[in-house]
Amino acid sequence: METKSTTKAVRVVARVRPSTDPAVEASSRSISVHKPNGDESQTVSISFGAQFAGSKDSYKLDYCYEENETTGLILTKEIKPLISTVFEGKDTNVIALGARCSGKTHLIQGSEREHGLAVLTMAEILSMAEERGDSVLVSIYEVSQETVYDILGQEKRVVSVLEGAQGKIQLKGLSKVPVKSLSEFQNIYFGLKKFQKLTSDPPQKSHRGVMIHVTTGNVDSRSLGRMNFLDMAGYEDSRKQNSDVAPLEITRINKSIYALQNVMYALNANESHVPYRESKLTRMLKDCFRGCNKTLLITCLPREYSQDSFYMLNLASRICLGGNRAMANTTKKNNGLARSISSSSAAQGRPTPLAVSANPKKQTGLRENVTEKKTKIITATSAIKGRKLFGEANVSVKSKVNSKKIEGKPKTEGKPKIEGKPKTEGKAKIEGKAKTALKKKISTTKAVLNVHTSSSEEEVCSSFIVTESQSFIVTDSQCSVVEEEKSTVAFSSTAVAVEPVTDSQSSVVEEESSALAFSSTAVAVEPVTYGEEIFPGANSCHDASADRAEIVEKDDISSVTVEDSTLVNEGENLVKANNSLLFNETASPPLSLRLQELSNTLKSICKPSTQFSAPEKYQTSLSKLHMEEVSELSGITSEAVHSVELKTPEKSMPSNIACSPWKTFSAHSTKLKKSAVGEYLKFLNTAEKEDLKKLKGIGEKRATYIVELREESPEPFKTLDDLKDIGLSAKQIKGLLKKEMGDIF
Ligand SMILES: Nc1ncnc2c1ncn2[C@@H]1O[C@H](COP(=O)(O)OP(=O)(O)OP(=O)(O)O)[C@@H](O)[C@H]1O
Repeated sequence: METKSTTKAVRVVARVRPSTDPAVEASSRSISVHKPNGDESQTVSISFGAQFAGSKDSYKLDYCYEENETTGLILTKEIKPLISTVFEGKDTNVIALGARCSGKTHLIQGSEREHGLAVLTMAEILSMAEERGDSVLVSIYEVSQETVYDILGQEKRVVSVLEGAQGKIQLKGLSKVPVKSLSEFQNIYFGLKKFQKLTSDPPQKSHRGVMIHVTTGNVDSRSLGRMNFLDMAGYEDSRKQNSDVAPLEITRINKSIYALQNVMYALNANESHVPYRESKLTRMLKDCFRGCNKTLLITCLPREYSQDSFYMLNLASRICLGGNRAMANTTKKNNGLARSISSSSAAQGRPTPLAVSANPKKQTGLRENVTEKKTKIITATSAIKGRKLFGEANVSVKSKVNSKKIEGKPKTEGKPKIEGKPKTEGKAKIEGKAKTALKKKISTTKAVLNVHTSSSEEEVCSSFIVTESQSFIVTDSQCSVVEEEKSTVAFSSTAVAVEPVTDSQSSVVEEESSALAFSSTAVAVEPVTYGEEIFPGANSCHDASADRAEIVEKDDISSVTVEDSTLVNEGENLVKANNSLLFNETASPPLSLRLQELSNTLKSICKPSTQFSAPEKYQTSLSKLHMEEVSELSGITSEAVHSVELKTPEKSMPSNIACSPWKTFSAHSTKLKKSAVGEYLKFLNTAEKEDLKKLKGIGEKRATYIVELREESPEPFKTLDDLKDIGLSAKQIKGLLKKEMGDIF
């Protein structure tokens, strides 16, 4: 009895672990599995008892193995069909994930008495290899704290995950040990525990992987396929008080679980972008996941209800649904917003990881939002949609044309209002602080407000960038939104950038009272500086659970009443106009010029009397107008505004540093170095291929590879270390930079 072949990249099943405590009352053995066609069911529904808050709904998975079904049956039904593909040259993956103590290790490794899937599979592979005259090798590794360790060597040693010129992953330092018999494998596999106990490492949660390699002929021959078994560390809510694991460690583990789930979702939903780079684990297994390779995801569920298991089931169901939807409509590609998750119960109301990037570094500042990344400057349509999404949560958005703007009068009275529900304290706080920030004219031109509300019921994280000016257009809402029943809104946003509109433009949209309804118990609004992580609430968002959820198409989101449709059109036109201005004039200026700008900035800092102006060619019309407006509002000279605009915003220099010329100089040099590196990376992330080739050390091959990397991940180079992905050593990277920077002076 073998499972039906499926075209889905990821098959999602569950495995129910029997209750380990016989004293547990029958009522708490709450899981119930509905198989409409018995063992032949294509989809099954799993639910917990109605007595558990928010868990009355059922979740669909591809199949569920109950406690009376053996590991051998899972092997026969699920894994045997995959084994043959390994001999055809494909990679396959079997991943066990779930809450802590849900039976993952028991399922994958088992015990010497009761074999787990990896051992049973190895027996099958060994016998097939023997028949065919092929060889089998094994690697065993652990991933903890974003580091991969080889645990087959004499001592635990770090494995480097390198990406070759063709994008192929190389695991440098991962041992491959030939295996000839099952007992040999068992000695290796079960011997690991002893090895672990001998080490003085503090106990850490980790993911453990067993990679079985099949090669044609002898062990040194060409590799055929690989079979990966992954025993993921257990998910656990980091807010638990009684855990024996440190909250930071839990958060880290959960983040990598989310990253894996995001990859599984993207693969199953056939998305064009798969976020492999969000964790070391997914990055190292990229080659095993992609293409037509198959993955079996087994969600381990203890029979007793637990919030953590419930959450894992919820996410597994979503991955499964994504696959069904992709199969039903293969032509329709998902994008970021389409991945928004709608959760219809308010049982927990936390944003889900599928909507949240596992990489908090991705949060970006205003400069990047507005001037650099075309992908982050969204169209008016999505800006308007962003409002609609807010509107879903009882948000009232009123806008009107501001004729004053067209006449070019200085703006003094309008202020952005961010209002909560009348009952919340957050409303007053947000409004009050926004006003204060505006009055104080933070950073001369912009006030950045970071909004993070959190409660046991919902968490809201977002950043707002607000200008002093009275007129606003929302230009970036690259946010995934989780909608809740009961009028709660939970969203994770990189930035909602609000840009000033200038008099020369034909129409202006003013947010007269754009209100975000936060049904929260605590709201904190803090001004933050650009250089810092704008999104401190990201982690708490990651650590989220949600009740019943379904994937919605972005167009499925029901809209709010837009009070003035002409206004919306004007808003769209205006943002389009702005964007075109931005794009046309800022397209990939040569790096040397941008570095030159930085150098000039440094000079202008060192000599306050010499005002700096960026080369006319690289000023956008919008930025010029912006500067003029700012200068009009603040009374400072437009040259000074240029200077403010072009330098990387940072905290002001402490006075004790300023009083020593050497310290001042060295602080500025460090700043320049940081900025130059930043510019260099930005250039790599954005420049056209031909421009890339102008860099020293970047030829046709590397430029092509960089462009390919960018197709996979919009911003592949976040640190200089990422240049190793294009085959450069640390020494080469340093050499390149030296050459590039040396030319400026
Ligand atoms: N199918 C099963 N039958 C009997 N006992 C089981 C089964 N699955 C798990 N157990 C028992 O449950 C306990 C926890 O199992 P296991 O260690 O596999 O959980 P885990 O999910 O790997 O835990 P962690 O999250 O800490 O890695 C063990 O004592 C194991 O023997």
